[in-house]
Amino acid sequence: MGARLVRRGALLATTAYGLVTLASGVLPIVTAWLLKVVLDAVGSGAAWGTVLGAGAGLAVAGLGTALLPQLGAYLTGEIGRNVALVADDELYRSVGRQVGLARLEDPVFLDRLRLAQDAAAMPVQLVEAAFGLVRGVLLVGGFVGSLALLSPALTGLVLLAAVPVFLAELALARRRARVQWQVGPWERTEIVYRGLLQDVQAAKEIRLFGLEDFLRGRMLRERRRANQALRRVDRRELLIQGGLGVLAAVVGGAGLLWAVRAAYAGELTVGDVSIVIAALAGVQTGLNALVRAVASGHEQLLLFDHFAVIATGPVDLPLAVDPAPVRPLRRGIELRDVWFRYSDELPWVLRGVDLFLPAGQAVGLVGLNGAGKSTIVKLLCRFYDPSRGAILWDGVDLRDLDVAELRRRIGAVFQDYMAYDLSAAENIGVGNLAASDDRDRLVRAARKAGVHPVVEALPYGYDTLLTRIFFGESDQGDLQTGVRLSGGQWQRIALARAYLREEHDLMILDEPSSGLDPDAEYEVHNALRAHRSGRTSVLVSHRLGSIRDADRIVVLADGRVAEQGTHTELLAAGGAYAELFRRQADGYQLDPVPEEAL
Ligand SMILES: Nc1ncnc2c1ncn2[C@@H]1O[C@H](COP(=O)(O)OP(=O)(O)OP(=O)(O)O)[C@@H](O)[C@H]1O
Repeated sequence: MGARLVRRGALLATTAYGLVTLASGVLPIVTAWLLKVVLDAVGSGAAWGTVLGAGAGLAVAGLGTALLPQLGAYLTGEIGRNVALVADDELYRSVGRQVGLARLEDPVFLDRLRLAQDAAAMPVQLVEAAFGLVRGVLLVGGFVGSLALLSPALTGLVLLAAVPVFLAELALARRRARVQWQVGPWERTEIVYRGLLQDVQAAKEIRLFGLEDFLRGRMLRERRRANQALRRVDRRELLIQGGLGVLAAVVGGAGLLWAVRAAYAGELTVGDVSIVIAALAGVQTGLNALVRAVASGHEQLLLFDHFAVIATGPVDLPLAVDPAPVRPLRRGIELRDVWFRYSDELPWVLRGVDLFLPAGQAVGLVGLNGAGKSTIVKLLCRFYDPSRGAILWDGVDLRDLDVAELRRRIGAVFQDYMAYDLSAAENIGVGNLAASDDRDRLVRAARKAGVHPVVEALPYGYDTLLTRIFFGESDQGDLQTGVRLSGGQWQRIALARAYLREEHDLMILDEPSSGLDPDAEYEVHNALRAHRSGRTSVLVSHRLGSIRDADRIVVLADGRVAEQGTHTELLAAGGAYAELFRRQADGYQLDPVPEEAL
């Protein structure tokens, strides 16, 4: 998989890096031999031409030694940038492939996703490790060969000393990968606290309740926990690598003493001594590079596993092999004995809901906080599948339909609708990307939602950015841009977004008027009524007045449908709805104005 990313992202740069690596693996050996030739030529009084030739070769090799690392650094940067782009593309494609919401609520998935993001930058390290391996083999091979010519015993000693180094580095790499997984949740929690400390929305409560020290303390606590684990592995590394360094120094020192003694006894020339010194250093460096490359490659592969699991993992909800086309809604949507809980260890939210949403009618969903209204809305959009039972679109199970097609037929304003850091036009346009460039349609949707006058009056009208987090491309530094809307204005933008899907079959409005002032609510409701006439809609609201004219009102309690009927029928029945309605009506009754005040 890593190789595929490299091939897709940076084939040319990787090939060039391969050549640079080969050259930098061979160059030290060539340099050492040229040096020996120069020294021996000078020592034996050879012809000036020979000395000059070898000297010039040495100078050229020096030039290569100076330039190749810079070129290698540039190329690894280039590989890193390009491959990270491709890897991010693959990673977020696979996150986007998830059908429902459950994965993004699963801490294990989120931990893995974080490591996968880190791993997305890793193929470059894998390339470095792979070529580091090649360079190491070249260096070690060349210098071991050179050393073996002079002393086979010394060569054996050097190679033997490499075995513990190799094993220790592999064990360290495995431990490092384990620790990264272990600190993942702490680092994610730290990011949450860090985000809160930077979030303007959170800042109101943080300032008012004086939560800065509390949240900063929590953030640092998580950092310290992670640091402690990382420090432990660093210390172990220091200890082990320190020991290995001593071992290398002892072997190198012994080799050097042997060479000096042999030269003194006339068994080696000065050039030979220079090559022993270069070979000892070269073999050590080469072996280190080799071992590090293997260990780091091993560690990267362990971490890269997280990337592979996310990029190639299954989607969260089963997809029909041969999905049925989603036809315009004719009869209606049926919830048949729907049971649902968010996960096996959580309590049931829905316990056998039987409900019919007739095509062309408006159904109001009512119930106390936590009754499961929004859960039903999410099930209708197939963000989750029922744990038991089924939801049928004109008799066809939602699980057998093409999910993207199903969603194209649904318009919705969720309770927790989004305020995107985009322009006003884009904030409406995301409701239907196919219509996002059609300004007339955007204006029509905005008018219906009662937000057109507000948007029109913004400094750049529909092109005004509704964020102050960044500037747009055309208005760099212009402080007039980046307007903030009020909660109710945002809600109307979200409504306009839903209206942009003019051809939808099902309109879901989960608390669409909770932030609206009475005038706006009146206006929006009139528009809504006109809009939904003849369309299938589900309205969730605690303001019973706003759903009293729905064709049918469904009261949810204890995870089941407690009662249903028209407003008049439910009032006459004198049940939970009648009680709720009476209490709300009482709440809105104003005290009579005292006569003397008139
Ligand atoms: N993503 C989730 N994971 C786990 N539990 C959840 C999740 N969303 C909702 N719940 C739980 O499911 C129950 C029903 O929640 P739901 O949001 O459907 O209620 P609601 O009727 O829309 O409430 P409200 O009137 O407060 O909006 C609640 O007990 C809630 O804690």
